[in-house]
Amino acid sequence: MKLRSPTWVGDRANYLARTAVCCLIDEARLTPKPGLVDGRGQGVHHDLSLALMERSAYSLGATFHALARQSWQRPADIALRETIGRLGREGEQHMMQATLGVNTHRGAIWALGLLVSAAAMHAGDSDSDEDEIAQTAALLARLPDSKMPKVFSKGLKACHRWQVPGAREEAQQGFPHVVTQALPQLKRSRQSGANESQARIDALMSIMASLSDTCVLSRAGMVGLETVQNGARAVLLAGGCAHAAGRKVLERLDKRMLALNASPGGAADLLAATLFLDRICQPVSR
Ligand SMILES: CC(C)(COP(=O)(O)OP(=O)(O)OC[C@H]1O[C@@H](n2cnc3c(N)ncnc32)[C@H](O)[C@@H]1O)[C@@H](O)C(=O)NCCC(=O)NCCS
Ligand SMILES: Nc1ncnc2c1ncn2[C@@H]1O[C@H](COP(=O)(O)OP(=O)(O)OP(=O)(O)O)[C@@H](O)[C@H]1O
Repeated sequence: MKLRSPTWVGDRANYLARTAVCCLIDEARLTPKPGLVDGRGQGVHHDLSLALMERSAYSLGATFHALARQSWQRPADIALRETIGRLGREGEQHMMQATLGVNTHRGAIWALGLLVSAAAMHAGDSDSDEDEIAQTAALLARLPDSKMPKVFSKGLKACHRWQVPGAREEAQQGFPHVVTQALPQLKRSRQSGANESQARIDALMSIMASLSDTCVLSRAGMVGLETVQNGARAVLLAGGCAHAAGRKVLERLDKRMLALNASPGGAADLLAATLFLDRICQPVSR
């Protein structure tokens, strides 16, 4: 473990927090995303807007910063799990104050919060890659947090009703949709000539193609989820967003999802997590 000066640690915590906020903003602005808030409008979310998503993202900078500072080179134990649980819940309150009570980023605070902590736990070790950071985040997610309020959330209801994994399980398994689907797709699309926005939409499709997104299930049931998964697969099979055929399939999926009130909020959170790992694991940022 390397010893670092307090200034270096502070700078690194700032960098991780700024990057997490940036990735939330990049995700929100990325266009066209079916069902979601993007540069065109609200998607199916009548209580959200791009300006609100951006305000919410900026309100989370202090939370991500505190998560990074508190997790710096610490092991994954109950004490750290309870600290980050408290910081995450405080972050949800900041978000709710910034948005006057609208849930803009609950799932994103969970995924990015765990990854910011995990990156800080590894911060002295410049060799850690995306998978190692995701596995460390999973260690944290698997630890019990005795202070967790007993609420039967919409996500939990969907998991019980349809017997599928949700946001908790995705983190506990080491973010498989990020590590084995979205990051490889992002890199493949970039290499095959897609521009950055197209590559990011392709990465979103690769998550939507198999995620049991409780946001979609709560709003549009199993028919909605099957439509989303099949549609996302069809976009990629048609060559992805760099190709006219892929864009056409995406346009049709967008219309179908609006009609079904289906929004892939969980996939959007995991795209922000993908962009975060992609960015912090670039050699230049080490
Ligand atoms: C685990 C969380 C997300 C609650 O999940 P739950 O499924 O019960 O609830 P809820 O419906 O409120 O939110 C789920 C959100 O996760 C996202 N999501 C949905 N499905 C999935 C999925 N399959 N995979 C990943 N994310 C998903 C969506 O954005 C959705 O809105 C979280 O709010 C939580 O419990 N936080 C506690 C604070 C904490 O411990 N934080 C530590 C890290 S900061
Ligand atoms: N660009 C985006 N547009 C919409 N939602 C997003 C976007 N990015 C991420 N999300 C995620 O989607 C979730 C919002 O979904 P949803 O509106 O279904 O939540 P809810 O508050 O549980 O439901 P409802 O609005 O029906 O009360 C947030 O937790 C957020 O993390």
